[in-house]
Amino acid sequence: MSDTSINLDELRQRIDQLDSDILNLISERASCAQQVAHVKLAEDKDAVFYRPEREAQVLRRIMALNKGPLDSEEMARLFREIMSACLALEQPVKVAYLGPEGTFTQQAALKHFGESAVSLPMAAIDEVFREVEAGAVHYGVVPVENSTEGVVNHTLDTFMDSSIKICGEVVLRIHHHLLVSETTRRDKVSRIYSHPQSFAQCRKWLDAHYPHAERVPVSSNAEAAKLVKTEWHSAAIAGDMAAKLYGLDHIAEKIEDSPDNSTRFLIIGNQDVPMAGEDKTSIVVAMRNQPGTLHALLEPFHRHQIDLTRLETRPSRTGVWNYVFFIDFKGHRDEPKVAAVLEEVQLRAADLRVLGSYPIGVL
Ligand SMILES: C=C(O[C@@H]1C=C(C(=O)O)C=C[C@H]1O)C(=O)O
Repeated sequence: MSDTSINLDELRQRIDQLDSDILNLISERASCAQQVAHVKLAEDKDAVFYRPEREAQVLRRIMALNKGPLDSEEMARLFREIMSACLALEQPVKVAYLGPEGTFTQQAALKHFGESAVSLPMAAIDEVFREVEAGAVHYGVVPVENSTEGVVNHTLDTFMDSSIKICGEVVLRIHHHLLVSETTRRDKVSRIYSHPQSFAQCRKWLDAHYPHAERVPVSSNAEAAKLVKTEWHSAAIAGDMAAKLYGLDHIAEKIEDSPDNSTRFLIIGNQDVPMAGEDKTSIVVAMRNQPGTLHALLEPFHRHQIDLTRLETRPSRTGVWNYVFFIDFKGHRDEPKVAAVLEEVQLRAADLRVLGSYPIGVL
């Protein structure tokens, strides 16, 4: 036997031993999570098992401790799945998302909750809100803004009529591919299906490569992928999940115009989330139509040195107020300086609602 084969055998023995150790440690961790469930139930029979702030802390700690060679994001993804499986032993988390199956929103839901979550597709954003409000699911996942295309107005508008809270956020890199079925005549593609947002995100690429193909907007990327199965001259723009779900081939990969194209999704629920350490707060504020309104609203944030991460204006639908502002900023409502700002804004506003304080997305 050569030296390399001795080394290989030794290394494999070592890996087997390590795998046994990892197995035992994961099992021990899972037993701990089961015990946590008993403690939670003893304290409150309607206890919420999933703890967004604790999960964020676990992941951040792992990333800080990691010394490589795996990179910290990769390591956090592994721990994400371990936690997801442990939580499923306590109580599988049920999540409604903007469907159908195979959309980026489903991918975001699984990225945030892990593969052991039970994910349920809904036909519309309002339905996701309704399912969560009715308690039929623990959480919902809805898109809120895209780095290329801007805000998802419908999601913001739905918050105005709902008492739902924001419990978390997740950011997903969005890669679009041009997809065809095995029966498609690749040289004869004359029609391309996709969601209007995806068309907008791939506009330059399409103008350069398929200037004459008809662009047909449909309700989701997954719907586009499904349609392609039945038409020999059509292609779809969609992501990896839809490609896998409908068994489509890639003609061209990553065709989005902006290389850092990403979408931010919100995790919505009925829970107030305690501080995790690195948090964000989202509020919706209605102001009276007076000169200097925007300055009056933003001045307290500036004075208390609170970092604004987003400001959106939406028309008020009640007619009583003229402006409704959605504001995201760094910090948790339980922090004294955030509480002070909220109090001041409350005095200046016609109405203020805190949509939630929640951990800044880790993965
Ligand atoms: C174990 C707990 O319950 C759940 C599982 C977690 C885990 O596996 O680490 C973390 C938070 C909760 O979502 C806990 O609250 O500590």
